[in-house]
Amino acid sequence: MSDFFPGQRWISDGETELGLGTILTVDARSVTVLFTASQETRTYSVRQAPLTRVVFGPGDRIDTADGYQLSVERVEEQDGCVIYHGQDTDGEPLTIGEAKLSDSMRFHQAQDRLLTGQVDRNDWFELRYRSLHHHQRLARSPALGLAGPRIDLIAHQLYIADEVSRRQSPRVLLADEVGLGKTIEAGLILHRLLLTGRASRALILVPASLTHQWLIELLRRFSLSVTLLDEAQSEAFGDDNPFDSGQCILASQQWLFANPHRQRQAEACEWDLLIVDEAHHLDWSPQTTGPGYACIERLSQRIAGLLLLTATPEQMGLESHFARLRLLDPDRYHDLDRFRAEENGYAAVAEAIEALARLPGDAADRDRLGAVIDDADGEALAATLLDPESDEAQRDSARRQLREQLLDRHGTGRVMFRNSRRHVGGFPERHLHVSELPLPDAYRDQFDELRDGNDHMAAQLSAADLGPREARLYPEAAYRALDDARHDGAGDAWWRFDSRVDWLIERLETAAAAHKTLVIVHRRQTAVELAEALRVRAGIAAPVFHEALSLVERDRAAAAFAEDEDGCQVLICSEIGSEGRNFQFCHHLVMFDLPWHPDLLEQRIGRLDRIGQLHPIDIHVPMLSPSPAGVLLRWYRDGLDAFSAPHAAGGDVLEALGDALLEALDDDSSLDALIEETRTFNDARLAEREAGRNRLLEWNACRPERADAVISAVVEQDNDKALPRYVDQALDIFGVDSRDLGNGLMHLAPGSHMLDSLPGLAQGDDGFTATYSRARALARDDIQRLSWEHPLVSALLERVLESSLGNTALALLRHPSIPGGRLMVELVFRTHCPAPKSLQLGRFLPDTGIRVLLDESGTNLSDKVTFSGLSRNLQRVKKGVARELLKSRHDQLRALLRQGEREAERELPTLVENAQQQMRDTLDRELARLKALAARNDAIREDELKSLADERHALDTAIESATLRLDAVRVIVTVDNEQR
Ligand SMILES: Nc1ncnc2c1ncn2[C@@H]1O[C@H](COP(=O)(O)OP(=O)(O)OP(=O)(O)O)[C@@H](O)[C@H]1O
Repeated sequence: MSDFFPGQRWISDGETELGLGTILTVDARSVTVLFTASQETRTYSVRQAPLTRVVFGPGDRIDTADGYQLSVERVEEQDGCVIYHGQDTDGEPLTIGEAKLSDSMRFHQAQDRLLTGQVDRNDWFELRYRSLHHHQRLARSPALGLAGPRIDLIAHQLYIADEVSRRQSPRVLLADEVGLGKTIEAGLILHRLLLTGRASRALILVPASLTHQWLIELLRRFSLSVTLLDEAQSEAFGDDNPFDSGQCILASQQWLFANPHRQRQAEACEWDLLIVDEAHHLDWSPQTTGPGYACIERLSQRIAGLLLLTATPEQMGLESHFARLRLLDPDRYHDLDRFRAEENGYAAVAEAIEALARLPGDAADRDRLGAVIDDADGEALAATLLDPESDEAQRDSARRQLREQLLDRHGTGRVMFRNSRRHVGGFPERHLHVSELPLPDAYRDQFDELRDGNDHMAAQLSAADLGPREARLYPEAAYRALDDARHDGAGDAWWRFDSRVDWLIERLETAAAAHKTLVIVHRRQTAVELAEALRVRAGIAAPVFHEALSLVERDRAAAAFAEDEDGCQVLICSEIGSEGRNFQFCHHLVMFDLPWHPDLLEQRIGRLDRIGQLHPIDIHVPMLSPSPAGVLLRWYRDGLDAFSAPHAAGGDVLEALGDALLEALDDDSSLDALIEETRTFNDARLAEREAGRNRLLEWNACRPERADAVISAVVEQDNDKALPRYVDQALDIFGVDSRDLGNGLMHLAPGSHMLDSLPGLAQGDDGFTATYSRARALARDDIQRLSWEHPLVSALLERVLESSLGNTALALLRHPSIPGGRLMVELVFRTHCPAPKSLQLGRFLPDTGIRVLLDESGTNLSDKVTFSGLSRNLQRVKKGVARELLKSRHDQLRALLRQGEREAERELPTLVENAQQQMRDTLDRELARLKALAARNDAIREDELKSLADERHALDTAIESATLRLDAVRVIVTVDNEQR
């Protein structure tokens, strides 16, 4: 006789997405089912209907068609159908017939799926269990967000990224010397904030010349796809706000700063982080505010996180440095004079820190320390350090803590990070080659007239935007301007007689100079004309790179230069156009002229002298002699020693002696004295800085112990053997084809039965080549590096954990010592703790699995039989057989599920307590540190303290509310050895 009765509820085994079906009619041969939610009707043979009866039991919660939820207490059968008795969510009694169950009820939860006979493959269940395990392990890793990017593990960068991204809404100045990796640091910070949910939207503003470089670095190194916005694209959005078109928006500063309408649109959006590259260009003085500065100031008042990047924070002097700090924290940096005065106190702190290594012992060192310690905490540590009873371990610990405290509490260390080449080490040597060249007559006459104070000429030059300094240092520009004024530009082009052009052509044509050469020229027009000169006079194709080119033109020029084989031998760049660009694949730099500011000189060399440079840098200066530029060259070389390495005090020296230097351009009779004075001033200023601020900055910019800890955590993940195992299994299950290419490489491509499209692997894509090796991925841009943070791997983890994939399974266990016909259940419970993503609860209580293994009698075997041990001995069962087995053991399974829940619940309080303890330890420590800091160091913002305290409270409440849910269940049936 048929089991079917009209009105009963069943689900389709093969098409669960149809929802809950109702039997419409039954006869001797066929049964017809209506799936109301999907408006489908199906007729099946009674004998082979792929249907499973849906019957709930006491304790189950079910949705009714009227939108109630019923908690079942009793089940009654009437005329082949079921009536459920129980309570609604308000505790009111409720009774419904099964016909009144919600049609769209879905069976995603493990228990529902199991009891309705939906079982997945065993390997899916295993993948799910492993996904949960790895997810919870990784969420707590100190490497989280820093392990995935394709970068070399460089200590100072990882330290900064770790330190900054831990903070509530970080606001810092990344001011490492040129080419030490500020972009990488900003990328790491952004990557970690996005991955951990601390940030979800970022606005990145960079000079137009760097937009593409940023786009590519973020994609290649960090797998972050950002939206590059310009005016043409913005217009396509019509009235909609184009800044809402992506999670991370990258845009050119020049475009935004010139466009008040777009600025208002940017301000109207919600952002968590603002990144501003080459931030020294933002003009500010107590009297005036430039448009770029004003734009960033308005944005920075609305956006909690702010990263300003500049290699030359003091390029425009201390005042301009102050201007950037003021953007980061206007409350702290509101008084320029006070800021100046503070700097004087840094030497005493630096001395005290150095004294720590020598203590205890010397009375003078004790005094040095005593002079800067002014709280009970510090005094207690100092007492331990000085106590003759203390052992070496205690002293070391006190020393370390005191050092941390002092560094934390004094100076700009919290808001500014500046690493120097000297400190980081490993950079190539620099060699200066000066070629003295004859001064053309036309220039000689010009210089003479300038020196004689020809007013008419000065007026003509000034009309062409050439001040006295520019007219002397860039004679070709002055010549062009005067020629325009005199002959309407009909005279000879300057490059026909300028001996620097002859020199350059000869250099480029000689075999010895067959390597790539970067030529930097101060003025844009000169750069363009120099390229023309090379083409016309020598047939040399030299792409030009300057600020007025379109993005595409600029990138085309840089790409032509970068290409290995067919690329151009030379690239001509203007000063501003080349700033921030990566040209470390070349090691010959020609300075066609010289910039006035030492920071610009360093910026030029920094194009080549960057991380990744493998050769000594050859700096060539073709020098017209005699000329004002020759004076400047001597001043740079003999006074500042500016070509051999960066010297932080160059800006200060120029500020003090700039007027004298300007005079010397015309009359070098006192140049020797000026050079001497420059040296003395420079040495004194450097010594002063070394004694104070620079040392504090340096120590603050990288704390090796912390950096080492982060690097170890990253390396541990790099070497994690579980990753390839997990990825292999997941790719196989998701239907991705993986082909071993040898040499640690593999090619991944969408398989014909791929379950779902995955990042980089949509159906029809060619796929990509990947490796687990950091070194291999760094050596080749075209290979992706698989890590736990790679978008594909993250997507695999997420897809498994956010779907029902593998949350039920049934397997057979054949074991000589276990009799057949017994039932076991392996239950995996998962903590559930709703909290905003930005709280980053996962640091303390990520979704955590609790595994419970019960035998038929309810005995807990979890500790005796491990997951892997059991998995190894299990065998598959056909789905149909599994379903029948489950049907026949419904009641027993229900009882075991409840028992399992009780067992898991017993473990929850310990889990919660541990998580709370860990959270309190971490946040209380941080809070105490911030409070202590705030008492002395105004760099700690009031809102930072408050938001940390709020965060602690919110985390405490969230962890407290943790509950458990059944995430997955596997039924295991034992079979006798001879049974099949
Ligand atoms: N950890 C790293 N691994 C691999 N490459 C790196 C790393 N750090 C920096 N680089 C490379 O070194 C070069 C300089 O780095 P980056 O552009 O971040 O420096 P920067 O300090 O921003 O430079 P600038 O002062 O010119 O703006 C880039 O080509 C970058 O890709």
